[in-house]
Amino acid sequence: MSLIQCNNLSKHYPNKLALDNINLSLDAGAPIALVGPNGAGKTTLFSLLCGYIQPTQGSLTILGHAPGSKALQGVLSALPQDAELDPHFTIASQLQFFATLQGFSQADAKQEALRVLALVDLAESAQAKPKSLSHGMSKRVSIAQALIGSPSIVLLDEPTAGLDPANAKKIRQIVKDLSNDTTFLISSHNLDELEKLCDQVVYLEQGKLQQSVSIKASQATDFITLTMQVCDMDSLHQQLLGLNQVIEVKRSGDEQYVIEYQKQRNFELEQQILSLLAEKQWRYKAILKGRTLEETLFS
Ligand SMILES: Nc1ncnc2c1ncn2[C@@H]1O[C@H](COP(=O)(O)OP(=O)(O)OP(=O)(O)O)[C@@H](O)[C@H]1O
Repeated sequence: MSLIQCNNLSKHYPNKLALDNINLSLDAGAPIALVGPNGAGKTTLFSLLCGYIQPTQGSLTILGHAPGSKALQGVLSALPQDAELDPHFTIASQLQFFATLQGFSQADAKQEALRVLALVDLAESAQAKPKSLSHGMSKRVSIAQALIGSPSIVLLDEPTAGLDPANAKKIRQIVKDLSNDTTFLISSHNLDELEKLCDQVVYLEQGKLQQSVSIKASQATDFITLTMQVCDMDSLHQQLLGLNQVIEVKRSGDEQYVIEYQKQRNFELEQQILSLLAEKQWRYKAILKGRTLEETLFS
């Protein structure tokens, strides 16, 4: 059974068609990215999944249940973009309270609060009040809140927005560590980050589903992304096209080529490229196996 199934799903606000006839089926597993420009409908889709709002047309199910139904209590949780903590209570007591709302006894709720705080590496801040936490720590507490009850699906809306690189990395690590048991659906504008975390990308634009793609390479072909520093780009293009196994070479920007090639077990193509660059004395900045998410979505 699909984790999330949308059939002809539309959402009209009074003056806006925010989601337009979406058909989508997502399976449990590695984190899934939800991408799209501002106003594309990402938050609307999250709100529908949480059952905060109702579709105007079509249907949406999570593990076969309607969003917001009792069967999904403790199964799906969300970190909203603007999650805030109550300044008056300690972190542990707030998480404990949320656990009791999910049906935990007081004693179990206390344990659960400490368990989820440990997952986000904040066990030592259990008795702190929100104002003593940094922005990054507050975000981790909100993620801890979303992890109460070990849900199967966690929706993260811009989980690292506004965080410094070290805190953003910590959050990515939390998602990676928990991905065996929980499927994360992550909305973000940071394609580099999504590329590191996700296997599948859902791309929305103006309320329409433009693409739902796997970032993993296909069975038959693979990609190399070659970024150059000093070279004759036109001549390099021709030389690359002449190499064994190369199917297509696409120029991306001033200094980059994305090379599609017949998959192979050895490193023959990489060796040929490096020999070519050495022979011509062309300097490269980077050779990346695969292609970027930006290239996958927008090429
Ligand atoms: N409550 C509402 N009433 C009317 N229009 C709304 C409402 N909520 C969202 N919209 C509109 O619906 C469209 C989709 O909004 P949504 O917030 O889902 O986009 P988004 O992809 O999350 O954008 P962002 O990346 O900026 O967060 C936008 O044009 C927005 O202005």
